[in-house]
Parts: sequence; structure tokens; C-alpha cells
Amino acid sequence: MVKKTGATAHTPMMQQYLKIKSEYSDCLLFYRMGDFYEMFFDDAVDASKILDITLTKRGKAGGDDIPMAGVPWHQAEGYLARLVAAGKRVAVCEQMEAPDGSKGPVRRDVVRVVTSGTITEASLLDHSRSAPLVACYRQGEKWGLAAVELSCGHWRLLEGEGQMMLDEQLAVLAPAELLLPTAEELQVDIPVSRPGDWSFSSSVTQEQLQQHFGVTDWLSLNLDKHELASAAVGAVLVYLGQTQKCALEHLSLPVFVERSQGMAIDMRSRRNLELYCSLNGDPKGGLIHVLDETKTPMGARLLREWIDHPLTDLGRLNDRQDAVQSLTDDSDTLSALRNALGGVRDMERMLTRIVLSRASPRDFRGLTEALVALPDLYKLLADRTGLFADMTQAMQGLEPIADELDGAIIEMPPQVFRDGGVIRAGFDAELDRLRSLAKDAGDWLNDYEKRERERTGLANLRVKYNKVFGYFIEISKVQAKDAPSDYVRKQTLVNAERFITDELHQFESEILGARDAALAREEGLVEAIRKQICAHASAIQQAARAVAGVDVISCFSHLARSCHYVRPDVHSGRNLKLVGGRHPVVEKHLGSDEPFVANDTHMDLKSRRFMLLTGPNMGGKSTYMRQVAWIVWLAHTGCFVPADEARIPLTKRIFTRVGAGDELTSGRSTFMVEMMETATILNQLEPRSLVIVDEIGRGTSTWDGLAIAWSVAERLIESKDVMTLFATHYHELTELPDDNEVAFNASVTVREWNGSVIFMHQVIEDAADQSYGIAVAQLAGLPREVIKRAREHLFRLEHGSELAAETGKPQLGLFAVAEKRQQENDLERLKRLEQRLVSIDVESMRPLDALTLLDELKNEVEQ
Ligand SMILES: Nc1ncnc2c1ncn2[C@@H]1O[C@H](COP(=O)(O)OP(=O)(O)OP(=O)(O)O)[C@@H](O)[C@H]1O
Repeated sequence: MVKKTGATAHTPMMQQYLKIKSEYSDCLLFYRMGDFYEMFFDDAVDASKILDITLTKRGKAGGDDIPMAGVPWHQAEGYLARLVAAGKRVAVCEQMEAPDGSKGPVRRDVVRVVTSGTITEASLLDHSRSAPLVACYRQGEKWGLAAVELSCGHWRLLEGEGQMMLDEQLAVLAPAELLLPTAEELQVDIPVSRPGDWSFSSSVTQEQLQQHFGVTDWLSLNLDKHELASAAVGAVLVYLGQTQKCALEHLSLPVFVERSQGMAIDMRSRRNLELYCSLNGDPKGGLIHVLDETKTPMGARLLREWIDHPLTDLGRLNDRQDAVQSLTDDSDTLSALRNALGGVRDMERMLTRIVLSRASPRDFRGLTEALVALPDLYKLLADRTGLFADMTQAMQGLEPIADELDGAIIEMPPQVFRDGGVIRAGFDAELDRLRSLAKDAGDWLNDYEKRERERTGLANLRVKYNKVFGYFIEISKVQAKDAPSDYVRKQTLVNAERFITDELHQFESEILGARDAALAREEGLVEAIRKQICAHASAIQQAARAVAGVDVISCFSHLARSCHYVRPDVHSGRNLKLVGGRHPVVEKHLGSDEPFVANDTHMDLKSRRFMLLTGPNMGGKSTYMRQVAWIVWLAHTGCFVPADEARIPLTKRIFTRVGAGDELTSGRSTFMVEMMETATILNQLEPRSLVIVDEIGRGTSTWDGLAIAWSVAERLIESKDVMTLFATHYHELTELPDDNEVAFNASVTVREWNGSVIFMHQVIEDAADQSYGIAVAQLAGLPREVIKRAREHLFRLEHGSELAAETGKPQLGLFAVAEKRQQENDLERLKRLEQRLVSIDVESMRPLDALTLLDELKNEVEQ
């Protein structure tokens, strides 16, 4: 810990620093000094470690050096990102006035606190996904969530009950930062901030809404019926006030939208099905990677939202499908639309930065171009009904502001505002006048330099400029002695002397005045334009949302055409029929020499609801089951599906249990994870669930594993209105369909050829005849001797009882052993019962004792 006070009096600047720092003690303070953000004391020490920057010192406190570290202001973005990623909050303190040379430090204020949930800079955000700030408020089992994406302005309000559902929602929302009351602890790996318990209240929300949005009509937001979500909104708004310190015009209103439940998919299942990345963490192996053919960042984010939240409302689903169909059938419009979308940059996030006064000139230009592109887009969709009608309407009406912006902002603006050059010539007469004054200066300087060379005869004389001295004449040391007498010496360098003249001095005051005036004029114009944009913020937001919608729909249409996806018939009946189904990711990754083998699926929630899938390792079982899950999932998003024909029953939940890797970091073994996933499925099954079980019971002894797999399968078979695909290596389970007419066997086919196996990847309705495990091990390159020995062991295990009879040695097959153990257990239990019965003295028993004993005996038998 570095001492901050001591006997030495602090300089006025350091006193100002310490005062501001004391108000932001939980933050690292970026204290603006000229072209740098400086940090002092512990902040400097911490930042120098995290950012790997030099730790220097500035002045003393209590006799000790004050540590200092700094970063250049124009590179602050990258440094902020690293500090926030390291879990820091950073208060950015700016100079609020230009230094005027008078005594005392310039006025400084914190203009913003940067936290992981309030980042808006393009370079710090993943363009394709949201990273919301989420407040959570609980009362008993019930909870309310308010999630806002500051960089786009969208809200999502949710309420629910129970920890499990809360965990699931949080996992899907993937907050960048969580706001909680002080007493609340959630076991999540997300940075937590606490805006103050008082802020979690509906009345605070009402006040804040009035303050930020001028909303007085509380009822129109539908928050009055949702006390918990409403309280969470209050905390979000208070926190944004604490950290952003500016108007939040770009935020949409936090309306509580009642959502029909939608399809529920727990986080493990999302991971198991490889939604975002493959099980080994490669994003290219994730489904999103294959589906994301969107053209705009807004579209990419909305695509994730649609995939993340599949619909169970058939009406809405149909609207999406109709829209996708209409573009799929019209390839000219589709390609024109996708071309036009290609030119639209991230309107939502650029708008946010403009509203929050954090935009670069390029954000202004980017937004301008996006607005200018809107008419092309909506004209392409003119006369279309359904979803497109609302979307085209939202894109209209912004032409005047688009024209205004286009007339104001130059086509290739610089990266920062500092040197001006953002406003087009011809936009403002006064700016043009000041600029031409400044520009004429260049000509004047050239002319002056020429004149002075001629007058003095010094050919190397140069007129130069730097920030410290302004304009000066530089003459080499050798020639300096010949400088005329009206040259006033200003600075001596090793090889040169610098001079000033009255004429140059007078020119400087005029010219610098004109340049400053031009910059100030431009600043004023940009601010006026910014205000104009703010006034249209809500309309621009809606247009951006509409662009995102058009983008996702055209992405779906593009997939339908280019990858041959078909419109699924999602219906309220029970029948599932997939003809020529394919796995979207595996299909994409296979080379042309190894075509994907399409497979059919015929099931019914009522009469054919349990598929027992067997077959060799590497045969394609996992691929097949995931493909069914994916087709069902995608069908509920509006996307067409990779199949030739698809009829899909409305599905409320998807569960998966897939052979995942160990979660060793969470202290759970493979078997434990398996059992937890299985428990989730069995405890939460509800009608219209689709269950995928890819191996169960592998992480324990064969007997325990088989027993568990068997009883889980039985339970799933009994579950009405639940469709299960159950892959297993336990061959014994293929007997299940014998006694259960809703169950049927299926297997992936292989051919044997020259002692080797060839995988056909074809799913047929029959049990696999053998497991081919040893053949696959041979393919994988296990030593020949080990394979030979394995075959001998296999024979011994499969023919245990016959061998035992022949050799007299007890070498039992798996089932024989199981049966024998069961018989032995039963026998023992019977013996114990017999002993108890014999020892009873009936004559001396009271009736109550007799009844109690009878009850005990019954329990023992039933165990
Ligand atoms: N329908 C298919 N068409 C073409 N190739 C396929 C098909 N299904 C699977 N494959 C290929 O076979 C490989 C193995 O498939 P998969 O992992 O589904 O087998 P599995 O039966 O589940 O194996 P295991 O039992 O060892 O988990 C896949 O990575 C893929 O390359």
C-alpha cells in the first residue's frame, strides 16, 4: 500500500487528484494531464502490472516518491479494455477547461466510469453478441431481471421462480456485469456491482423513468404488474446514472413484454449441442458459425437472439417462415437486399456512442451512410406484407436527417476530432471563411520563407512550427551569425538557432486565432448535429432493429437456397417426420470426397416415442441424434432446416445428456456430470419434451452403468408425450422394445470388408448385431498383440457359461453374473426373514406390537 499523505504538503494538483480519487475509491482513476491519462499511488502500481507500462514517479508524499504511470489519451481504448478485463472499474477524469496559464490546476471532472457492463467502444465489444448489464432482484423464490445492452439500447425484462430457472436465464443472457443488492450472493462467474439497496425499488424506477425519459404514464410500460423486474430496472437506471453521467436518450423504454414461454433449453444442453462452439471450445465447430450468414453486426446479434430463444407460438413462427419463404422464392430481391445490407455498419452502437458524446468522426459518417442506405433497403421490400410491412415502415421517415448528415459530414473523416476536418466545405459559410484564413496561412508562410531567404541570403533558412514555441525561423549554427539584427533569438539547439521576428509573431496571432476559431466553430456544429441525432434516437433505433430483422430473414433465406434447407411444418400434432435430415455443422465440414449421408427419422410423441440407437463407435450415432435435436430447435426459430422434408411437433423443451468431458475445474467427475445431467432431465421432464441421451453409465462399473441406463430408459419410455433418442453401447438394452410398444430399435450400419469395418453412417430400424469396438480400436492403431488379446477376452466373456461348463472354472458372461448375484441376494433376504419369523413369540405379543412387526416385515420384503 502506497502512503498518500504525510508531512509534505501536496501540490494543488495533487490535492485535486486526491479529492476526486476519494469520491471514486473503488475505481482506478484515469486523471487527464495534457495528452496522457495519469495514474498515481496504488492505481499506478496496479496498472503498471496489468498493462505492462513503466512505473515512474512524480513528487513526494510524506517523504516518499509518488508512483505514477500513464497512457496516451489516444490509445486509452485498448488500455481500458485490458483493465476492465482484469476486473477493474476505471473512472475517466477529464480536463474540463483549457489551461490558461493561470495558477492552480484546471478544473477536472469524472465524465464516466468504465465497467464491464457499460462498455460502448467498438473495439472492446464483440460485434456479433450482446454483453448486457443485468440487475437481479429476488423476493423468496421469485425473481426479476432487468437486462440492458447499453451499446444498443435494448432492454429485456424477465420474471420467474426458482434458482434453476434463474441460473438458466442468466446463462442465456450472458451478462457482462451483474447488479445485486448487498445481501444477495449468486454463484456466478460474472463481475458484480452494487448500486445501493435503495435503488432496487419500483418508486425509484418511476422517478428515474421520469428523469431520463420524461415518462409519466407508468401503466403503458406494463411494469406495475411486475414489481420485481420493475425494481431491477430502477437499479440499472441508477447505476447508469452513476457511471455514465449523461443523458441516455438512446435507450428504448423498459417495457415488460409478456412472452409466451418459448422453448426451454438448459445451458448444458446448449453446450452439448455445440451451439456457440464445439465441445473442445472451437467456435468454428459451433452451429452459430455455420448459420451466421448475416451481413450486419445488428443482424448477427439478432440472429443469436432468435436462435437463443426459440418460439413456441405457432402464429409468430409462421410469420417468420412466411417472410423467409417470400425471399427464398425471389432470388433477385434476396441478392439485392444482401448487397444493400453489406453497406450498413453498426447503426445501433454508433448511435449509442453519438448520444453518449463518445463518438469518433467515423461514427458520425458510419451512421450517415447507414441512414442514407435505408431507402434502398425498404424500396426493395415495398408492397410486401406480414413481418416486412412493419420493418419497412420502421425504416422510413429518416431521409431528412440522413440528407442533413450527408451534407454535413465529409466522406473520409479523420479518426479524432482534435484537428477538425469533419464538416464538409460548403455546409457552413462562417466555418469556410475561418478555414480559408487558416489555409491562406500556408501560402503566406511559403512566401515569407522565400522572402527571408532572399533578404538574408541564407539558403537553408526554414520557417517551422512546434507546439511549444509556435512559429519560428531556424538557421543552422554555422550561418546563425549572419542572421539580421531584427531576428530575436528564441532557442539554441546543438546544430541550429531558432529566431522570431515581429512579422512572424503578428502572423502567428492572427493565424492561430483563425485556426482556433475554425475548430471551435466546427465543434459547435458537430454538437448541433449530435443533438439533432439525439432527437431522432428512438426512430433510428427502431430502424436499426428493422434492418437487423431483414438481415436475419435474408440470412435464413440465403441458407435455404445455398444449403438446401427446407421449410419445416411445425404443428400442434405429435408426429415427427424428417426425410433426408442432415447435421448442419458436420455436413459443412465434410470434404466433397466424403459426402454427408442424410437420414430419415419417423417418431411420434404418442406411439413411437423412444428410439434405442446402437451401433459401433464412430458409426454416426452422436451426429444423428444432434442433427434431430438441431432440426427441431431450428424449426422453432423461423429458420428452414437441413432436410428434404420436415414435419415437426411443437416442442416445449430440449434436453440432452451427451458424453461431455470432465468438469474437473468444478470438482466434478465425468460420472457425476453424467448423473447430474440425467437428474436434470428426469426431474424436469414435461409434455412435448425432446430428450437426447448419448451414452449413459459409462463412467462407472459395467453393472452399475447398465443398471442405471436400463432404469433411466424405462423411465423415459413411461413418460408420456416425451420423445427420446437414446444411444447406448449396452447391447442388453435392445431387448427393451420387446416389452414396450412405444420403443423401437435403430442402429447405424457398418460393413465388414477384409477384416476391417467401413462406416456407412446409415440409420436403419434394427438393433446393431454387434458392437465392433475392437475393430474400431484396431482402426485407431492399437498394437496388434493387444487387439488379439482383446478378441480372446471378448470370446471368453461372451461364452463364459459354456466355457465354465467345459472347464469347470466359473467364467461368467455379464448377464449370467448379474442373475447369479440377484439370486444370491434374494436368498439371503429370505433367510433373514425366516430367522425373524421363527424367533417370534406370538403368545406374548400385544396386538399393537404384532401390527408394528407386520409392517416392518412388509417393508423389508418390498425393499
Ligand atoms: N451421416 C453421416 N455422413 C457422413 N459422415 C458422418 C455421418 N455421421 C457421422 N459421420 C462422421 O463420422 C464421425 C463419427 O460420428 P459420431 O461421433 O456421430 O459417431 P458415434 O457413433 O457417436 O461414435 P461414438 O460412439 O464413438 O461416440 C463424425 O465425426 C463424422 O465425420
